[in-house]
Amino acid sequence: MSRHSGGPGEPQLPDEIGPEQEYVSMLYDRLDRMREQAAERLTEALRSTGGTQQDRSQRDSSVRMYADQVERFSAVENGLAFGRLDTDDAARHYIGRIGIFDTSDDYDPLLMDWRAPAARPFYLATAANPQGVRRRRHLRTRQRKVTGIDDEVLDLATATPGGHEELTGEASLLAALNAGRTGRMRDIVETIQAEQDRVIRADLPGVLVVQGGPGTGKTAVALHRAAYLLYTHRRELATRGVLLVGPNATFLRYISQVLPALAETGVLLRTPGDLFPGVSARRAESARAAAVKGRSVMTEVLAAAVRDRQWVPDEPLEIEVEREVIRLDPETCRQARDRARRSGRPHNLARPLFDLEIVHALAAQVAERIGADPLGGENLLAEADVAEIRRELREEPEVQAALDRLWPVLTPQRLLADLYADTDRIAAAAPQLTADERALLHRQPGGWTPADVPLLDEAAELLGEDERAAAARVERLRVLQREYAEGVLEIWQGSRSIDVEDEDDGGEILGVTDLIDADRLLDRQAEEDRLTTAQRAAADRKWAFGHVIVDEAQELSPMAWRLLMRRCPSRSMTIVGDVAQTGALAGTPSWGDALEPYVAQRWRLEELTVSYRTPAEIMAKAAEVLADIDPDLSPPRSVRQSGHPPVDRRVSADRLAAELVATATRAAADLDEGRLGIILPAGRLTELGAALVAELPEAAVGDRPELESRVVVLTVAQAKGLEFDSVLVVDPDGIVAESPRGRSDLYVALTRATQRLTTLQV
Ligand SMILES: Nc1ncnc2c1ncn2[C@@H]1O[C@H](COP(=O)(O)OP(=O)(O)OP(=O)(O)O)[C@@H](O)[C@H]1O
Repeated sequence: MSRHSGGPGEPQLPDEIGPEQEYVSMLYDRLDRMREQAAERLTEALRSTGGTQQDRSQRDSSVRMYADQVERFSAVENGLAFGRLDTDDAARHYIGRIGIFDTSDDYDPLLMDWRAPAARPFYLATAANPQGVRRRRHLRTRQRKVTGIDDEVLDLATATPGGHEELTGEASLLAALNAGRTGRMRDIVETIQAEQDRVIRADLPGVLVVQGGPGTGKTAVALHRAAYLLYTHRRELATRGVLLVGPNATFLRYISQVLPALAETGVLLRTPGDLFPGVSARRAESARAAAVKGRSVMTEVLAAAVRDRQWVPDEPLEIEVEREVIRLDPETCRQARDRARRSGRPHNLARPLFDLEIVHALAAQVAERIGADPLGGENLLAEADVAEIRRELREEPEVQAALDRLWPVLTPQRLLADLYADTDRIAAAAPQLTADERALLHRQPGGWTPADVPLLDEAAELLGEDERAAAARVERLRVLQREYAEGVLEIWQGSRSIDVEDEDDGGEILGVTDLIDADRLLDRQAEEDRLTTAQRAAADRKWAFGHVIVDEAQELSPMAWRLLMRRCPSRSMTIVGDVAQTGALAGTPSWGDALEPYVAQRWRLEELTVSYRTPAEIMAKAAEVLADIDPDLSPPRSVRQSGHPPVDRRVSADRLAAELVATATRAAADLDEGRLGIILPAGRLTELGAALVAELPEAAVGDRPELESRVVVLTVAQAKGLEFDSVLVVDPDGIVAESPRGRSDLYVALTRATQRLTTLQV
């Protein structure tokens, strides 16, 4: 394979740039026209009003479609076209971020979407297997200007000796890898490598695990796979949506620009702490507490905690009804509880059965008393009378209060908060935990931690939601809309009181204003229609996604896996991670162990073997730590050298803060462009972070440090998945000592740099 490069300082191909510029400018003109047209249609759709319900819903989908188009066409402004394939049959195909067709010439493709099957040779063709490609050209552009060209002629006869035959578009790839980092991840659509392409374009169904060492492009691949799947399987995935789970909010901000740049808006990005609608888990807790909550034994603990709320008193309960005292004896309660349990329904949904049993028993008592025949004959009350007694008893506040004590309707939040707050409840629910482990669960209310979220989800399953009530609510809204359309509302106008159907199923009772304010209802419905799939999915705990992608998946606890599997009943998943980097104590050191309960052996493994981030000099140092973690693991091969061997500095403990500030100041000054990351033991973040900020005010530190700052101070957990041009690892032994998974943490810390690494050893 021979290469021409148009990099700075190298002989350019000036006569080639002119024609390319012309073509690229033509593409931008088309893009402008497409965007204008979409904007005009959007304005039109927004302006038109009235019509039937069908017209309105048609209009709403037009609004959504044109708004999407405007957004997509704007998103691809940078790097619209980045490649060209010249094939053996003398044809040329331009490759870019979206497809553009010649509407005046039989829809001839002017620009091919990178995800189209015909674009694939751009990523896969090699001199040994050219796939009909004669030449692959990378176009470098800045804004709308073509600034350079890299050519590869796929011809074994002219292959450069010593060239990396396995790399696609080597010059462009190395330019991308050596560029300064900005604090936001960029897409890699121009230089996807063959092993990555295979993962990105893997089939949709089934569970695909992508194992790869640091910097092998797992995150990049996960994001591009999401974009590829939405393009290729749009019909299946547009309605169900794609969920992408990343480890924390800082990481999600780091990757947030990639999908929009690939013109995709249909992916819901979430941390595991955000997967229970209505809860945003930001409270901190110890790694050990999180580890206990992550264990699968918590399913038993929660089930026991629910059973514990189904109370049988030791003494009879006295209930006063109309100045008479009825006694509810423990045995009756026990029988009612057992029957309700035997129904197999979730706790809240079994409550009506429990009520029935108790009210029957109470009514029998009352009937016995008031219907007793003074002459000693049979009870004088008819069945209808007893039914009336039951109805009345059911409405008695004292009876209701007793039922609420015996079998309270619970929300997941209530169940968990009550459990954590009470050591007796914990002891009753979790006899299989040690006293220390139980102590870790005990805490007062005040926000949720990420490890609580899978437990809330589990509790929601055990408690059950009254779906009949929700369905009735939706149905009523629908009926109201129809009635509105038929003008029935006019009859209701004014202050007439309205008979509202009495619901005894716990459903929402509509108020007068709900009925007469149909305009507002319609607005609400229209809003619902306009919501994107991703937004609707985010608000619905029971949403079943069409595909779920998990990044840094090695960090998920068994309880978190349970939650995710509920969100993906089709088991169409891409699981991306590195078991050598597992830091969470409840995280997984083995994909087989994590997946076994859900798919047994039915998952496929792909491995990524080349590190694009970490230069060879730094990888050699990290490899020593990896050998300590597990001698059977081998580090990924680095694609390049940086020319900067890692620097180890030793300082005395009392000089650490001063030396750190001095080293960081020098490293920051050495940065050309790009970013410096300082990674330190979590226990020293506050103290050393303050010392750094005092001398280096540009340094960002905190719960969610701003990654676009030139200097960012982080713990290993925060640095997971991120990268910086230059990295300073502070007190590596301290990092190792902080956790049973300390070696993996150090491995993560050492592999964050794209250029330079310094360690400060105490
Ligand atoms: N084909 C490619 N072309 C250009 N850059 C690439 C390519 N593959 C990966 N990179 C770059 O390499 C760096 C590392 O990629 P990424 O963060 O996806 O790796 P990772 O495997 O998720 O790493 P970690 O295990 O540390 O989280 C990123 O800057 C990414 O843009």
